[in-house]
Amino acid sequence: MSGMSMRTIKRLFSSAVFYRFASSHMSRSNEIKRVSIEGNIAVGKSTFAKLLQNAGQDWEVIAEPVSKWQNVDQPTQTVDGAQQSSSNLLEMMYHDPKRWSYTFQTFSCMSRMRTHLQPLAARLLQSTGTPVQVYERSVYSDRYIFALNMFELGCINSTEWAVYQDWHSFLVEQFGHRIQLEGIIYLRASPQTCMERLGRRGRMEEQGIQLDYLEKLHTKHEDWLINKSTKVHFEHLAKVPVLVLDAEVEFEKDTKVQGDLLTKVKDFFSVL
Ligand SMILES: Nc1ncnc2c1ncn2[C@@H]1O[C@H](COP(=O)(O)OP(=O)(O)OP(=O)(O)O)[C@@H](O)[C@H]1O
Ligand SMILES: Nc1nc(=O)c2ncn([C@H]3C[C@H](O)[C@@H](CO)O3)c2[nH]1
Repeated sequence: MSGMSMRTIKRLFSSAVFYRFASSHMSRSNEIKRVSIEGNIAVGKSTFAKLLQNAGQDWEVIAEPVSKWQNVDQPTQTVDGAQQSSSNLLEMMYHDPKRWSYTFQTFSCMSRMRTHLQPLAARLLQSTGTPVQVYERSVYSDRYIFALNMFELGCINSTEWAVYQDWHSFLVEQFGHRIQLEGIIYLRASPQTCMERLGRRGRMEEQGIQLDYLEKLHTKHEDWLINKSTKVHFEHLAKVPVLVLDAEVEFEKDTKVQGDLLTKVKDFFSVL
C-alpha cells in the first residue's frame, strides 16, 4: 500500500465498491422470489397485499396498475403545442365489452409485464434474507382468467383471441425467468361474498357487474388453481406451488386471523 499513489487507491476503492454493489444487485435479481396474489374481483387482494407489505421486511408488494387503466394518457399535438387528455379504459371495457375487451387485455397485460420486470426496491438490495416481490395478479391471470373468459363470452372474437395468445406466448417465452412465478397465493371466497364486497367498495366502473360474471370468474380460478384443468402453455406455470387461503373470513380488522394468515404465507415463502 505504501508505494501506491492516492489516485490508484481511490480508483481501487471505488471499483471495489462498484463491484460489491453490482454483484450484490445481480445476485439479488437472480435470487428474488416472485409470487402473485390471485382471486376474484373484490375478494380482498389489495387489502391482503397491504397486510403483507407491513409484515415482512424482505417483501415488496406491487399493486395492480388499475389507475393506469382508468387514465390512459393521450398526448395530442395541437397548433398551440402539446395537450394531455386521458380516457378511462376500465369504464369503456365494462360499458361496451365487445368493442373494448381486446384493447383492454393488451393494455392490462402490457402493464402487468412492466410490473413483473420492475427492478427490486433499493431497500431490498441490502436485505439479509431472500427478497420476495409480490404482485397483485399476473400476466397468467390476465390470460387464463380474464381474456379467456372474455373470449368464451364472445367479447373477444376468435381472431383477436388468436392474436392475443400469439403475442402473449412470445413475450412470456422471451422474458424467460424474469417473468416466471415461484409461487401463487389464491385468495378464495364465494362469488356471493365478492359481490357483497364489490358493492360495499363502490368503484364507479363496476356498478353494472352481475353475480353471473363473478361466478364465471370464480370457475376460471377454480379450474386453473384447484382442479388444474385449464390448459396452460408454459411448462413452469403448471408446476408453480399454490397456497390457497380462505378469504371468506373477515381479516381486515381481526389481528388473530391476520396473524394466522401471515404464518401460512411465511411458511409458504420459506419452501419456495
Ligand atoms: N376479508 C375481508 N372481509 C371483509 N371485507 C373485506 C375483506 N377483504 C377486503 N374487504 C373489503 O372488500 C372490498 C374489496 O377489497 P379489495 O379492494 O382489497 O379487493 P381486491 O381483490 O383488491 O379487488 P380487485 O379485484 O378489484 O382488485 C373493500 O371494501 C375491502 O375493505
Ligand atoms: N377484463 C378484465 N381483464 C383483466 O385482465 C382484468 N384485470 C382486472 N380487471 C378488472 C377487475 C376489477 O374490476 C378491476 C380491478 O381489478 O379491473 C380486469 N378485467
